[in-house]
This record gives sequence, C-alpha cells and structure tokens, in this order.
Amino acid sequence: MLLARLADVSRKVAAEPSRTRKIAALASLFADAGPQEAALVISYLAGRLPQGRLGVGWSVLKEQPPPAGEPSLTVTGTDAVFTALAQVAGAGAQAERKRLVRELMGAATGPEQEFLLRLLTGEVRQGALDAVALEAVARAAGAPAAEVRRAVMLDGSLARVAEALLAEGPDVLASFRLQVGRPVQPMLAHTAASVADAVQALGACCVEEKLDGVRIQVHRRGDDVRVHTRSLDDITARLPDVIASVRELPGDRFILDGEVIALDAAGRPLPFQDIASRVGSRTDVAAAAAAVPLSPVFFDILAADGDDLLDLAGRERYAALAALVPEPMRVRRVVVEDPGSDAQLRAAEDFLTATLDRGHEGVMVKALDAPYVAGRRGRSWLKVKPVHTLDLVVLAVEWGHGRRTGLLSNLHLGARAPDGTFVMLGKTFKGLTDAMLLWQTDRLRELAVDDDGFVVRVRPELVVEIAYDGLQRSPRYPAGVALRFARVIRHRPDKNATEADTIDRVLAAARGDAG
Ligand SMILES: Nc1ncnc2c1ncn2[C@@H]1O[C@H](COP(=O)(O)OP(=O)(O)OP(=O)(O)O)[C@@H](O)[C@H]1O
Repeated sequence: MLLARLADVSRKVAAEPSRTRKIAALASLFADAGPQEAALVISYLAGRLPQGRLGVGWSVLKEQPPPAGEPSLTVTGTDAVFTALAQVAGAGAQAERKRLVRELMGAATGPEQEFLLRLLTGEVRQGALDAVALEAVARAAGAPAAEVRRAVMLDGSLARVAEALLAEGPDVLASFRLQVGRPVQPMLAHTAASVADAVQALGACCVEEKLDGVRIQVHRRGDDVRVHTRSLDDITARLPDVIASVRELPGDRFILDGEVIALDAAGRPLPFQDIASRVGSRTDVAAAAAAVPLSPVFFDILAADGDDLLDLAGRERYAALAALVPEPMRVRRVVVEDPGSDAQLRAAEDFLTATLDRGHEGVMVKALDAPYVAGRRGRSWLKVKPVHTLDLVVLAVEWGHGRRTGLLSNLHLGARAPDGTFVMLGKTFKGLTDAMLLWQTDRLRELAVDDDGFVVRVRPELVVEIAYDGLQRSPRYPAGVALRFARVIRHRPDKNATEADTIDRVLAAARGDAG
C-alpha cells in the first residue's frame, strides 16, 4: 500500500468528528492492506514506531527537501527505513541516520512529508483511536468487535491480533486465551466522589485499601515466577524479594493482581517515589532490595490451577484468592452486601477514614457480582481519593534558572482533546525534587522536537500526575481556564499519553461532578 493512502486517511480521520465515519475510513484502509501493513498502521496511529526511537535530532526533520513528484513510497518500504535507522550503529552512525532520514523525506510528496513529520514528532497519535481502530479491524475482517476486544485484552496488542485476524480470519480469535505466563492488560477504575456514591452506583460491593505503590501482575508456573507492570513490562529481575514471597504460596499455576508497596519500621507505607525508584533500579538489585524491602499485596486472582477465572463474579474470585494467599499478603477490605443498610455504609466510611489514617491514599470500591474486565476502565471498580489529581501530558518545558540552571524545569501541561490534540492548562515547576528534575531533564531531552534556548517543545508523551486547587478563568489559555496552584506529584512513565485525562473530564471535575 502506498504511504500516500495512509497519509490521506490519517488526515481525514483526524479531522472527522463522526466516530462512525472514522471507523468506516479505517476499515476500508485495513480491508485493502495486507495483515502486516495493517499491524504497522495500527502501531503508527497509536504513536508507536515499531522500531522505537529514531535516533536523529529533531532539526534533521525540519530540513525538508523539495517534495517528490508522484507518490512512490510504500508503507512497508517506509517501515524498512525505520528498521534500518534503528540498526545503524558504530562510528558515523549519526551521519548515516541523517542520510537515511533525508533520503526518505526526499522521496516523499508534500502530503507524505507532512505525514512523516507528524508521525516522527508524535502528532499522528489520536486520542481514543485504539478503540476506533479495533472496531475498524473487526469490520474489515467481518468479526464481532466484542470478540476482537477480548482477544486484545488477553494478548495486550491490537496490532498482533489484527495481523492474525486479517491473515487467518475470525476463527483465529478463539486461540487468544488467558495463559499463565502471558501478561494481560490489568483492570482499571473510574472515580467516585464519595464512598456513599460508589456504593450507590455498584450495589453489593467491597471497599478496599487503595495502596499507593506500583501495580504488579504475577504469573507462576511451577518454579517460574514472573512479574509484570501495568504496561506489561517484565520486571522479574528487579524484584527478588517479591519472587521469594510468591514462591512460598501453595499453588503452582496462577495469576495474581496486586500492588507492591514498602513499609517503614512502624508499618506505615513509604512514599511512592521510594517504591518507584526501588522498582526502577536495574543495577545492584540486591543492595536496593536490602535498603527498601518490598511487600506485595494482592487484591485479585485471574487464574488458579491454570483455570481462567476472569468471568467469575468478584466474590468468587476473592474466595479463590483467600484460599491461596494468606491474609497479610492480601489487601484489607470490608464488605457491603446491602447498600441500603446504614450500618454497613457507616462501616465503609469508617474504613476509608482508618485507611487514610494508616497513610494510604484512599479506597477502591468494587462490585461483588462483576467479572474482571481486563484492559478496560470498568464501571465496576470505583476509586475514592480525598485529594483530586489529574494525569496531564507535558507539551513543552522551560530551562530552569539559578539552582535549576541546565535542568528542564517549568512544565507546560495539557489535557487530551477529542481530536487527539492537547489543550494547555497551565505550567508548574512545583513539587519536583532534585531526583525528579534530573530524571525529567533526561527524559524530556529524548522527547525534544524544538529548543529556542528558553522553551523546549517535546513529543507529547510524558504523563505527570498533578495536584491542583481548582480551575480559574484565564483568557490566556485555549480552554479559557487554567489550573490553580498546580504541583507535580509524580511522573507516570507507566502511562501512555492516550491514558491522560481529557479536557472534558477536567472541566467536569471543575464543575464538581467526578468521573
Ligand atoms: N485495592 C486496589 N485495587 C485495585 N487497584 C489498586 C488497589 N490499590 C491500589 N491500586 C492501584 O490503583 C490503580 C487503579 O487506579 P486507576 O485505574 O485510576 O489507575 P491510575 O490512574 O494509576 O490511578 P491513580 O492515578 O488514581 O493511582 C491500579 O492500577 C493500582 O495500581
């Protein structure tokens, strides 16, 4: 398939407000593409270059040669250039990469150059496009969208499922099954304003501690124990203490879902930064483990004795969890069987207070009769936290002054708009520790696409969690509002920009309706 076709469809889909028409345009693209091409297109639209980073400075991308006449580049040919770029190594690598990029740009027509520029600077990515692309793939292959969705949850990759589906047809979907040893996307939650609201919305439910650590999914097959993060990265080698605790458990073919935290001598949770840097440290793991021992706390079970438990009701999964995992390694919870009971509601609210007193961040309220919906922000898990935070995307950053000279400091923050762009809501350099400043300087340098010596514009990929005291009217910002007293709580390298909060959610939160 010609790159020109993809460039054209990508532009139309970005400008098209109707979800149905976006799906139709993508479905016809997938129907004409080969299975491998479709997989490439999906990863491009999701903002991922399959070969990772390009390894050339942004300035090369700006030196666009005059456009070529007739379109000749193909999608696979272009991807071959990306692969070659990733493989260049040794002396003269930088010059060779520049040559390859210039050659690619030189062979592109005007619209293709524009598309490549948007692709390489991260602007092709569309907000909720993964869901649209999934429905388009289903339509192109004549498969039910629900079955495609389930396969993606279990496999973790729409591109892989699409490739198999377009090559082999709908029957292949049945082969995507839950397997101990293959990580699945974890279930996520919505927000509720209070415990009472959450209980009202869910009916029979349990109220659990919401622990402020790092999500883990643990797979055990005999002696082989693997740990994955929320974004499915394998972090087994970094967590010898967690592996040792899991080996103590009785079963030998199971998948557990939980959070890893660290406690001080008095049993209070250590701050998230300490846990994140322990989990992130790849070198001298033994010393890091001795300095900050981690405690896994499990709250769900997805497979036991090799059997898939995803479709069981929460209460049945929790019974299976209790049969396998001893109480100290399980999350604390209280059960509300009857949402109409004042006594049970009071007990749930007292549990929130006690949980906050123990130093945790809030509670999770979970329906007792709902299945585990992997990979989706299900309506059957609701989080209740007293401090309201937003996950925003860094759009640009200013060089610091004084003590922060040479460091990238003041962050320009944006929320997602429906068309996949970002709406700037404010700036902040507050809340950043020295370690966080160093880390973000490195990361944002990698994402830089422009630097005027004062502001560095970046690919919109880094998500940060921000606390704020409300929104104020501000004609200087595009949405007419700006964050008040924004401060950084943490970087969220485990989240994609597509998971950041939307401008609609920000405006709804400002009006007081959480969710
Ligand atoms: N008891 C619990 N049950 C489920 N998730 C929990 C629990 N305690 C802590 N968590 C954490 O909360 C996260 C779920 O919240 P959410 O789906 O909003 O993701 P999130 O954006 O990472 O949340 P937040 O930013 O509020 O921490 C989980 O990914 C997990 O890491």
